[in-house]
Amino acid sequence: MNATTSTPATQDPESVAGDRVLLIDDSQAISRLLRARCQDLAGVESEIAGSLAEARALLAAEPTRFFVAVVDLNLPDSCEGEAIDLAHAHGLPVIVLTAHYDEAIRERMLAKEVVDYLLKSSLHEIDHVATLVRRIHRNRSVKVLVVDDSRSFRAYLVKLLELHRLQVLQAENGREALEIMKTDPGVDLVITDYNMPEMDGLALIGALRQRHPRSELAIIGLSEQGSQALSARLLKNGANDFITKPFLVEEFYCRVIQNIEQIELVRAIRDSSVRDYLTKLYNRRYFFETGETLYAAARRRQLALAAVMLDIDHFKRVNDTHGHLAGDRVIKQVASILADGVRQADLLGRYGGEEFCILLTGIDQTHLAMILERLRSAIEATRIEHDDLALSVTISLGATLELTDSLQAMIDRADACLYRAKQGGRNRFVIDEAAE
Ligand SMILES: Nc1nc2c(ncn2[C@@H]2O[C@H](COP(=O)(O)OP(=O)(O)OP(=O)(O)O)[C@@H](O)[C@H]2O)c(=O)[nH]1
Repeated sequence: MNATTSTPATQDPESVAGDRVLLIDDSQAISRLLRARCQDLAGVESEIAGSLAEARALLAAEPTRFFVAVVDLNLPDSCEGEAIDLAHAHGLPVIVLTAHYDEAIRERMLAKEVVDYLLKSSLHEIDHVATLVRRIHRNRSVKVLVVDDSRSFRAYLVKLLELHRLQVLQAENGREALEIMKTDPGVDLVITDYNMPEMDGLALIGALRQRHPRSELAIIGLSEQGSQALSARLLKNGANDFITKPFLVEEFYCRVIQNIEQIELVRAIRDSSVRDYLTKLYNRRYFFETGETLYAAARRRQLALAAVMLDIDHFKRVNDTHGHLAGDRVIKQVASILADGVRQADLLGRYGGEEFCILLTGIDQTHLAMILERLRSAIEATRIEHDDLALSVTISLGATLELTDSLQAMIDRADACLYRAKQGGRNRFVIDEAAE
């Protein structure tokens, strides 16, 4: 089985860690526009080289700084695409900008294995580049499983996908693919051939759909030309899309990207219904829905469960003194420290305003006190940058380990402790006396 993630042969693994775009273009106007659009649409910073020589110098100075290059085909000191070779030599995927386009350029660009080539003719195309940059940036955390019994064709698909910096897993047939899916639940897209020994693509898609709905896992079926009914059978069996071999590379990429983006869109919609917009923590509704399950399990099996309520001290003053934007910044930073300070298994939510709630499972009083103190001191020690200011805040916390009549009753008890912490002078925690 080839259940390992492959790494592109030409790629220096260090370069994958880069977080900037290298823009190589002699037109300052285009570069500046691109830099702004990459910032707006992809949220990434760029550095500009106006020539091949400048690009060489930038890459020599900081070879691991970048994750993608956007290259003008015609530069003052190069018109044969040497900048593409330079970027490739540093392990960077390349998006090419050309002033004009014809079949010969297309052939050259495909031979050079660039991510895409685009005309720098309009704002629309510039935005297309920025969207591609965002895609490449995100692809580093997208997993694709390629299933094909032909070693050479599999290698070809892997190469195409890795050019876009996707993480790729491989399987020789449907049975192997199912094994991989069991051990690696993070796969976002499966690309499967139809004709394979042991378990063909049709059977694989049927089996995958038992566990993975269309909204969570995209599947693209592949097959040779010939059987028109096959595409319909694969789609009816649960594939999201179908590609006939041989295919145009551009079509392959379009379909792969569309399918990945559909999955991401569904995830984003689902996330927005359970997460708070400002902090990205779970919202109150989700906290209670999931919290009820944790509470019921704790009662049934007599497991320890702690409910914590916490609140930023004198937060109104932050808003009144520095404005609501500064207040929002503080809330976000506190949320981020809380998220770093609890385990994956714990449930953390924004209760409302500047109040947060946590459910911690399998915890005793000593550890609860340690965690509350750790959160309190981490927030007290943090300086929150806003404009030219370094703001600091404290929090007060209340908690209970008493499995009372309901989750809401536990939260109310924790809230009563929070009130006592406020009364006691703030910047402290109080644990329910009944548990002491
Ligand atoms: N910036 C910002 N402010 C918020 C948000 N939600 C609630 N607030 C503000 O948070 C403040 C909470 O103030 P209070 O409830 O008086 O509490 P406090 O000033 O933190 O005082 P203590 O809790 O007693 O320490 C109010 O001014 C709300 O307008 C938000 O999402 N962003």
